[in-house]
Amino acid sequence: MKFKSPPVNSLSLDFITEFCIGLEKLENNRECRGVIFTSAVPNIFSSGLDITEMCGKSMEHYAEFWRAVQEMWLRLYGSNMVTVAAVNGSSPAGGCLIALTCDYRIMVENPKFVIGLNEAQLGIVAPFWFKDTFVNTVGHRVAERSLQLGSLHSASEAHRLGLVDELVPEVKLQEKAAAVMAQWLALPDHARQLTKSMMRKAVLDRLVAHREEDVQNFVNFISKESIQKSLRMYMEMLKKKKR
Ligand SMILES: CCCC/C=C\CC(=O)SCCNC(=O)CCNC(=O)[C@H](O)C(C)(C)COP(=O)(O)OP(=O)(O)OC[C@H]1O[C@@H](n2cnc3c(N)ncnc32)[C@H](O)[C@@H]1OP(=O)(O)O
Repeated sequence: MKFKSPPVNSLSLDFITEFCIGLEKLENNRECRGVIFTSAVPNIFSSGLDITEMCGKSMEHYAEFWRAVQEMWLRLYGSNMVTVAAVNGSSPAGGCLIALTCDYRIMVENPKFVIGLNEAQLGIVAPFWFKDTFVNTVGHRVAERSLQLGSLHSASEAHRLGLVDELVPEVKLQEKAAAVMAQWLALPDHARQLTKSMMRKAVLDRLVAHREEDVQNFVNFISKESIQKSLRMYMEMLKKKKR
């Protein structure tokens, strides 16, 4: 699945809806046993949640948007397919979450590309299921430090921390992703799927059990004037950076 929503593959409601529909189609296709996620936008895997969906909108819109974000994560983290992220660009916040939610992450070894859960830098807080996914990948200590600081890690640092599994030159990315996929698909599906479910079930169940509470938390948090102000300032900063 190639993300193609220029300029930065931000995860808008439309993007997330299409992502979920595409994933469901693949999940229901018995011929399809694995998916590689990558980007068709140069230098960007995904810039994370579309900030404009969380700024200046109604409470109803925030709730609808957050349910879609939850749905995307539930489907991807709970997927029966082998999922490989071929990260060919920067991947902050929600973009990093997509990579973390896959079974395996390969990143292009470009020192300009960054990845991480930088929510704290925007004055917002990653919800417990982002945190759980991160902890399950890199361990508690690395996740705690990285989340509190809202760190964006270079590709080589992300590799050192275990946030990504492998680094490759850009030209080798697709070949490597295909080789990893072949390795994972060589196992019997039922054994791999049951093992995956055993490893991820507690974290998935936790969100399912608290889904509406999590929506309400998000809506209450994001609609606070102080948070809206932080997001507006962040968007301004992004725009100024260009001038
Ligand atoms: C309780 C809440 C929990 C929420 C959980 C998760 C939150 C998130 O995912 S929030 C999103 C966090 N994302 C970021 O912090 C990334 C911000 N973007 C960047 O750092 C850079 O844009 C990036 C490195 C991705 C790419 O840099 P450039 O190639 O130099 O592009 P520009 O910065 O010029 O951006 C082009 C254009 O896109 C707009 N943009 C960028 N990111 C987003 C985004 N996430 N949402 C909406 N819009 C975004 C940027 O403002 C530019 O717009 P224009 O100026 O109008 O062209």
